[in-house]
Amino acid sequence: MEQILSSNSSDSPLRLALVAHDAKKADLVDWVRQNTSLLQGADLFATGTTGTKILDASPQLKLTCLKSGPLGGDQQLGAMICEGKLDALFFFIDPMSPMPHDVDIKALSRLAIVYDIPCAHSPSTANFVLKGLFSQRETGA
Ligand SMILES: O=C(CO)COP(=O)(O)O
Repeated sequence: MEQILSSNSSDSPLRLALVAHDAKKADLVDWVRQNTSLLQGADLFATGTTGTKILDASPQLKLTCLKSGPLGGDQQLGAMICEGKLDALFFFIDPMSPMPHDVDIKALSRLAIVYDIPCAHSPSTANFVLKGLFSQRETGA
């Protein structure tokens, strides 16, 4: 957490959170691989298991692994949102399985809405959000 930037401006790297439930981890790892050229310009933060899998597949990325989701990683990301330390959340949720840390998942999703940061729950939405963020940077909009 010490590496987290306290503020962001258009010339500093985007700060992006990457999270996926077990059934969706392969989708997120694939999506990251497909978008490596954009993502390697960002500061990435991920819950523990998700981050480890992403780094196995894409070791060139600048990614900080937090705690595993069920052990508090979702809450760490929520705290970062509250503190203005994340620019977007890419959270591939498994809609078919009950989760022991459901309250943490809801809290993280809720804070993304409260603080109005862009949030994507699937690859197609993630494509729009990522391209939108980078084009906003380019145009200064
Ligand atoms: O459970 C998660 C998000 O709710 C993800 O946590 P892991 O990346 O540690 O599996």
